[in-house]
Amino acid sequence: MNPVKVGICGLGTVGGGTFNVLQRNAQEIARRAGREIEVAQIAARSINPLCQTGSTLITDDVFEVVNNPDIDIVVELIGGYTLARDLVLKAIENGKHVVTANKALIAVHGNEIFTKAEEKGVIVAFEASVAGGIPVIKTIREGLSGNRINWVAGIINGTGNFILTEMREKGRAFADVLKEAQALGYAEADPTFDIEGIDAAHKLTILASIAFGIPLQFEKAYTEGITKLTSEDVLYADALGYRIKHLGVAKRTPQGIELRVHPTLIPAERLLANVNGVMNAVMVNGDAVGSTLYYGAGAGMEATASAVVADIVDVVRVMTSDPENRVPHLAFQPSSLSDVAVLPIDQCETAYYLRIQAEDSPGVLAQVATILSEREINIESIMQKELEHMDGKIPMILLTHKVSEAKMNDAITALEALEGVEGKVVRIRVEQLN
Ligand SMILES: NC(=O)C1=CN([C@@H]2O[C@H](COP(=O)(O)OP(=O)(O)OC[C@H]3O[C@@H](n4cnc5c(N)ncnc54)[C@H](O)[C@@H]3O)[C@@H](O)[C@H]2O)C=CC1
Ligand SMILES: N[C@@H](CC=O)C(=O)O
Ligand code: NA
Repeated sequence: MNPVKVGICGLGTVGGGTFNVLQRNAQEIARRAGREIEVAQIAARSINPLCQTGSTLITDDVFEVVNNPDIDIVVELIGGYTLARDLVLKAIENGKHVVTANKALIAVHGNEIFTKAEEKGVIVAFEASVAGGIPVIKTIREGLSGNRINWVAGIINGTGNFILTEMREKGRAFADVLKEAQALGYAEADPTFDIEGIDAAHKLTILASIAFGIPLQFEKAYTEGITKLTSEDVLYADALGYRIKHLGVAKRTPQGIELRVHPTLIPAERLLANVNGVMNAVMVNGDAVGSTLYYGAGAGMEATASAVVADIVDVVRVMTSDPENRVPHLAFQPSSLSDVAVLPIDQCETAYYLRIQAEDSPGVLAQVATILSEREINIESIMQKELEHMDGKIPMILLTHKVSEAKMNDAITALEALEGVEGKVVRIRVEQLN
């Protein structure tokens, strides 16, 4: 049988890794796919120096690949929303299958792309778009298809986790670690996507869709990054027996679906709290299986290529099958997606860590306690402990029980208005993950 012809658009970190893995493991991959896979054409403006492209045909025009009648599968690895969308839609129109690592594209334009793909009977595979090399999309979509999924919570940005780990363990400066993450190829073209939580929100949007059977709704995700975290809070969290991780949480509640990305205190003994560096981990809780955890490299050249190549193999295995019998793009049959509401953040409920810079007098503590109890916010614990280098200014650290964000916002406004409270109250959400 003739080889399946693949055209790769983008030959940077992920494209370069994909090319190398396809060459190095060509025989193993062909034994698995049942056909040889040939990279017949590449479009790229720059080539990762670690990629050995040899004599493969290279152009800088992605549409040459997309319109090349010999190509069966287009692999989109250029990133971004605009050109990537145009080229993917054109590839679909031309009847080609698509593999992409582009979470921004899927989270924002996925509904349109999958509708077009279903009309044309082609596959758009996107395993590398969430948690890099961890096959978490396949796991939720296929391995957990017997479950009603209750929640998904994960560390899904490698750059952010790398930064938090290096800052906590080695005391390194934020900007310095970010530069290293960029040099290692982990960061997005615009690294504010990583540090402001946008990349994690793209990925969480995708996870929520395949977990709950809802359309992609990136615009409804609550997004908070790691740029406002201070070493003080990291140290207080440690002292309380917690770690701060940047988490994406998608949770089914009786009122609707919570979809939120933010720094989170997690009990230090949880496996997720011990996921460090560029590693990612996703916990999925299903009604039948209980809690499950998937761990691995969330970014990087070959780890991400592992997921891209697995998608190519999947496509090769099923490309001649009846489209009706394939695994649906968003796990649920397109006609069975549900319109259950995604909740605004003020209707979400979590426990909280609060750091209040208060005058050290019993009167202030009583006022703080009154403000919280008037809003039915129960205090789990209070700590007033001086850490090193704090010049005797000891904040009040509170852990609360679960409460709605709306009530907590109201309480924080009242706390900040107290005469004995200085400046802003720091609030970080807490998840027990059990
Ligand atoms: N770097 C990583 O670890 C991961 C990246 N991703 C996603 O993979 C995609 C690619 O990311 P990277 O490989 O890191 O990016 P990169 O910046 O290393 O590579 C991009 C490639 O696309 C080419 N390109 C960009 N615009 C082009 C244009 N207009 N015409 C022709 N070629 C063009 C560049 O020349 C380069 O070869 C993005 O969607 C990213 O979000 C997903 C998982 C992990
Ligand atoms: N920039 C992303 C790359 C993988 O998706 C990350 O750091 O996780
Ligand atoms: Na993945």
